Amino acid sequence: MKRAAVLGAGSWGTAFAKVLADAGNDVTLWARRPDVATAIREQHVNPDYLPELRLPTAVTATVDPADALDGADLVVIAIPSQTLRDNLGDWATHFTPDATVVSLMKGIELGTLKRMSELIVEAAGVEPDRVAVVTGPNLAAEIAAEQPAATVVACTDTDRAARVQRAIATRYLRPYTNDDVIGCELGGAVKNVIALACGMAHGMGFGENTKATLMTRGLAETARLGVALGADPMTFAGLAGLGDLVATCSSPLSRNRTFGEHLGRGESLEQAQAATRYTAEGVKSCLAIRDLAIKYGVEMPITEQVERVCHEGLDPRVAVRALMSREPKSE
Ligand SMILES: NC(=O)c1ccc[n+]([C@@H]2O[C@H](COP(=O)([O-])OP(=O)(O)OC[C@H]3O[C@@H](n4cnc5c(N)ncnc54)[C@H](O)[C@@H]3O)[C@@H](O)[C@H]2O)c1
Ligand SMILES: O=P(O)(O)OC[C@H](O)CO
Repeated sequence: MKRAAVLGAGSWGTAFAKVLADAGNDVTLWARRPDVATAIREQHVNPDYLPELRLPTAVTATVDPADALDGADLVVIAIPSQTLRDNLGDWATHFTPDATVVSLMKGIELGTLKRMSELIVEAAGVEPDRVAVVTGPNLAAEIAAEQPAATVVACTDTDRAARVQRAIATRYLRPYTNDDVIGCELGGAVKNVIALACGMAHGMGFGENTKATLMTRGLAETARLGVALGADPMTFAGLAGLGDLVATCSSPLSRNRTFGEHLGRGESLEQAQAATRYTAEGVKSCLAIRDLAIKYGVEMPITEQVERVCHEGLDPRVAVRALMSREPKSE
């Protein structure tokens, strides 16, 4: 049995704590708010996120990161990507030597354009081969309901990846390993941007042809960026690429797709933010991904248009016209 700390008691942190407990680990969730920590500890529910989920008794909670991290061999982080750097300073001093630090986050840091695993290495001083990424078609509510799914554990240290794989395997979650951390993280971050585009398409009343086109061409631009950054192109055909893209772009449970729907119906960024409560990572990450594309000289036309709709007030219908009138190309 392992001791796991899950830092972040939102939708995915809470569902993942259940996965870890069901896989046989002792789990301490770190929550920001005392009332959430108390409810998890005493009633085994998180009233703010996935309130219908009854957590196993092997899950406890605290607001003190030192308590959560005490003796943890697995440190799992599930907070919004843009808040990671600020939190790592507080947390890193409590990391157990040789603990594996697992990122569940799917975003790119604004300004530095770093992936979350890079940020953990840089800001927490953790060696790169101690950082793993868990990513795949894993909508939190479906995992919490024990609907069967697979996921990927990406780590440059293949033995460590296999240890994390064993530590999170349950009857409803089947983890695969992969040593392509760059590709797995990019797949997770960029699919959120493509899900925003699919949501916009849905909000504008377009059907499956439009969404399939966005998913397919979205995957093409994701793979182009990935290859420029050193990823294995095959990763994008796997769970962290195609798998997560399809789940997120197709599901009304996706916060990114839902956010896009609001924009597609003609709402402003502020109206969409007011109507949605949970983290939609693509809204901020589209800026960083657009900047990465510019930096590496990669064409990412869908990402470019999503950024314009989200941050420059472009009408999504004008974005569609821009995409459809690009110069003809071969596939
Ligand atoms: N929800 C999913 O289905 C899912 C699945 C896979 C990956 N992810 C990824 O997991 C990460 C977390 O997403 P989530 O779904 O749990 O989000 P969420 O919106 O459900 O919860 C966010 C959590 O982070 C906390 N938080 C917010 N601001 C913070 C700050 N400044 N410092 C510390 N904590 C803060 C909130 O209190 C909350 O507990 C994201 O990167 C997301 O892309 C989510
Ligand atoms: O709800 P979303 O849009 O953040 O997507 C959730 C997960 O990343 C799906 O794998």
